[in-house]
Amino acid sequence: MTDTNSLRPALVAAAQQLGLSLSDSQIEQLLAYQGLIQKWNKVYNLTAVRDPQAMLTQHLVDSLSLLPALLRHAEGRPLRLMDVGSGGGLPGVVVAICAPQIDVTCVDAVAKKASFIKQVAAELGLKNLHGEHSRVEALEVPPFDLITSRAFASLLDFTSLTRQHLKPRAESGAKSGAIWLAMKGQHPAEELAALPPDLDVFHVEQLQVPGLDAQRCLIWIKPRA
Ligand SMILES: C[S@@+](CC[C@H](N)C(=O)[O-])C[C@H]1O[C@@H](n2cnc3c(N)ncnc32)[C@H](O)[C@@H]1O
Repeated sequence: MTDTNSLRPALVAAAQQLGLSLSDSQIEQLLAYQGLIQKWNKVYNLTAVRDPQAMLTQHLVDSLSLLPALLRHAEGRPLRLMDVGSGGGLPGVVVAICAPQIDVTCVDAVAKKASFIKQVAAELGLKNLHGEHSRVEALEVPPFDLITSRAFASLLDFTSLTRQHLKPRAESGAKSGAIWLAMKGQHPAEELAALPPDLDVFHVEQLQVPGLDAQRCLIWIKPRA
């Protein structure tokens, strides 16, 4: 596996800044995951970012910034999460490593990317990580408590393409019912305005990504009761 040891201090510092208490083995798994991305990037076409330090900040730490909100929401419950348009597994693989009680399914329309997720799950021994090759709108799987996306589509496409995959409120383990969580850059005012009235954007949360001088936010959405 590609050596990512030199990235450890920056990763540990970023996790601390985010208030995450990750175990040594979770740090090892995150570094091993980045090692797999670096090793297989050319074969699987996972990211245009090649520099390891930039990859750590722009992909792994950026995805890690979702974790405090996600853990707060999960409150230790064993939830099922779909990460749609997951590509090389961002943020899905990072969630699977850092929140073992969350069962993560990464969905991508490109076969090679879903194969990479399966390979990561096998190599890192992540039983709570699954890869599905499908366009999300054609996928047939049991519904989820949470659906995430990062750099996938407009909020309208994200919610309309995945709506059938949200658990009905009565079946969801979460107090608020099943929800969408979209990772976005700048506050997406136009995309928010385009959402239909039967969706409730109940929180827009600013995210701080350690080492990244860029705007990030998290959009929390649920169907209106
Ligand atoms: C820009 S990439 C983002 C990948 C990853 N989430 C990230 O942040 O690096 C968008 C991904 O969405 C996938 N995709 C696009 N339309 C899709 C669909 N309808 N169903 C599933 N995946 C889709 C593409 O194959 C691509 O891998």
